[in-house]
Amino acid sequence: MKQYLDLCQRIVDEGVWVENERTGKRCLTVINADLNYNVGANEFPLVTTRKSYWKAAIAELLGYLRGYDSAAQFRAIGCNTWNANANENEAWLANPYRKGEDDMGRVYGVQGRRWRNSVGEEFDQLRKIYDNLRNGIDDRGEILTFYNPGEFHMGCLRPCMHTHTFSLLGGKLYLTSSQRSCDVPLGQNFNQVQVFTLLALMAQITGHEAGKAYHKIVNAHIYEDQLELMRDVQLKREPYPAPKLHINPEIKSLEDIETWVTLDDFEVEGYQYHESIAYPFSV
Ligand SMILES: Nc1nc(=O)c2c([nH]1)NC[C@@H]1CN(c3ccc(C(=O)N[C@@H](CCC(=O)O)C(=O)O)cc3)CN21
Ligand SMILES: O=c1ccn([C@H]2C[C@H](O)[C@@H](COP(=O)(O)O)O2)c(=O)[nH]1
Repeated sequence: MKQYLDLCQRIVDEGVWVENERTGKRCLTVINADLNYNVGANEFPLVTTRKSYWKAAIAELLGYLRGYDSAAQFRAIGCNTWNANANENEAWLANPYRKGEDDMGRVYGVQGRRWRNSVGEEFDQLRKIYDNLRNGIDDRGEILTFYNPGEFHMGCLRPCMHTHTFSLLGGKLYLTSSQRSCDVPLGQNFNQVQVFTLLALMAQITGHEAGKAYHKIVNAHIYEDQLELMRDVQLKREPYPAPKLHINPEIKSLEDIETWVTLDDFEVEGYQYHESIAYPFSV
């Protein structure tokens, strides 16, 4: 939690105003942030200085791992975060690749599970990583990337947290996650939950002990209409100790994640938090 608050404070103290054309808003911005989460010690990086909707963040991750491409699929598992980008983003509404209501196009999980090469063959990146890790193999390229510049025009948004690299070392599984753009008041709340949970889940289904997760962010920003709430409300609060995440031990394979896992299979123990803060969201 301290590293999250330090990042917020650093943006407030040292951030530079940048005009963002896509949203038409200014963002107070810093470049480069490194956050680490101790998954082995189960220090769940949940924001405690406001209520965090961690279940929606895990639902979003499950949708990515399943290769979902529709906001309706995300809603069905308890996540509303894609409604606006699928249905209210002007550029996407006018895009001929959009297949209709709720379609997100070839973003995130579609790339992770059905990446397409120049002759139309599909590649399941996650399945390859899972099979290797289960067999104790780290080929130094256990990379799950949602970043496909050739298909940006076929999706509603370029992926923000775009690449997850897994490593096996000394019997433990590690994760390095890379993010190009981060809405720190809203997105980061979700993203740090997702990085932690992705390593915990992958360790569990591949039969390894979890080590640490390293989260590398390039452009970290606060939108102008979020600044006052962050500076004058959230940053004035004292954080509580980190809670713990419990994952149903019956989840034992990638097929389990694909078929029956729900939010009921995740529980948080000891979550103490301050009152919620409704930050404005920019489409
Ligand atoms: N501007 C922007 N920021 C983001 O963080 C973001 C995007 N766009 N577009 C794509 C996804 C969608 N994400 C989102 C979208 C909405 C919330 C949000 O409204 N969170 C609220 C309530 C969550 C709930 O009730 O489930 C929050 O208080 O955290 C968070 C992340 C993250 N990403
Ligand atoms: O997982 C996510 C997804 C999105 N975001 C934020 C970061 C930016 O504020 C917007 C995306 O806008 P771009 O113009 O494509 O950078 O969404 C996030 O923080 N986390």
